[in-house]
Amino acid sequence: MAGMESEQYATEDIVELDYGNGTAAVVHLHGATVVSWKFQGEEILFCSKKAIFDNKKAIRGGIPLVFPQFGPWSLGPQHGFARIRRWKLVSTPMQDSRGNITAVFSLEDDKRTRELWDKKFELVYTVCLWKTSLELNLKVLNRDESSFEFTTLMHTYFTTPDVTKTSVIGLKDLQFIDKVQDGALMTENRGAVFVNENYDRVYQNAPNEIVVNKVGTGKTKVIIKKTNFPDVVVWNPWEEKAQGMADFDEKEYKTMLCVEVGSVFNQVTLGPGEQKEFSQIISVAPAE
Ligand SMILES: O=P(O)(O)OC[C@H]1O[C@H](O)[C@H](O)[C@@H](O)[C@@H]1O
Repeated sequence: MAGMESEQYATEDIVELDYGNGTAAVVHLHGATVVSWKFQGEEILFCSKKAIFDNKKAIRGGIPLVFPQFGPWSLGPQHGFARIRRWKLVSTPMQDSRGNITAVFSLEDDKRTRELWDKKFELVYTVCLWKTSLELNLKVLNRDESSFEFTTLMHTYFTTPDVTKTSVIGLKDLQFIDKVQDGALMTENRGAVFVNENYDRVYQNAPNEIVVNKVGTGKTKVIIKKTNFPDVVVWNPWEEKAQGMADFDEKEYKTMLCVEVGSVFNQVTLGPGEQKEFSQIISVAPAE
């Protein structure tokens, strides 16, 4: 399969969108996690060589989906349950006349989710691979008789040959919560954000276009266009936190950066029967 390198995935666990010419995406049904996106043979996403594919633990890399809670959760596991449930493939990859390939996945409440979070819901996740971009759309539907609240995020791990050369552009003048400094509220004054330390910041009300320069082989940038995701989290565990992570090699912090679009600072409320869509389109272009 064009997009696959790891022998770790079982064939029945993955869905591949193959555009041809080395452009392909691989989605793991555990969490509907996009684990690989190659553009003309160049891997854009990071997935740890120690990632565990046991259909239990969240996958360390790719694009895990966070729902219904970003961060620690009093009712259940960190970042909620969406990334650790098996999703249904509701529409197998289909190619349209322009060559774009779309697959659709869904997750509904069941006994296990209701034990943690007693709400009836449906998530519909549409993954569309274009020639130079990956379009991800998450629809949240409230199937309950009462309103519910949630936070959600696409936890994208980008790969890079050298994280100290990678930068995030578009965050200047934004307020952020520094989770490494007990949630201190600060303002970003850099036009290009470089990461050289244990870094965990939640930027609020970011513009709808963010650039991550020097990802993949380092000769590529990605342009992220987001809709209904006001916030952007930038995360790298760096050496000290990496050492405490069993599913992450202690040197891998040098070769990844998470730039995560989300709606996390404020809860989203959906009334009975209501729905809301959240999306990001990640496009590749030559680095700046
Ligand atoms: O280890 P995980 O549960 O996958 O979380 C990984 C990271 O996710 C986000 O980026 C959070 O802001 C971090 O605080 C957290 O450490």
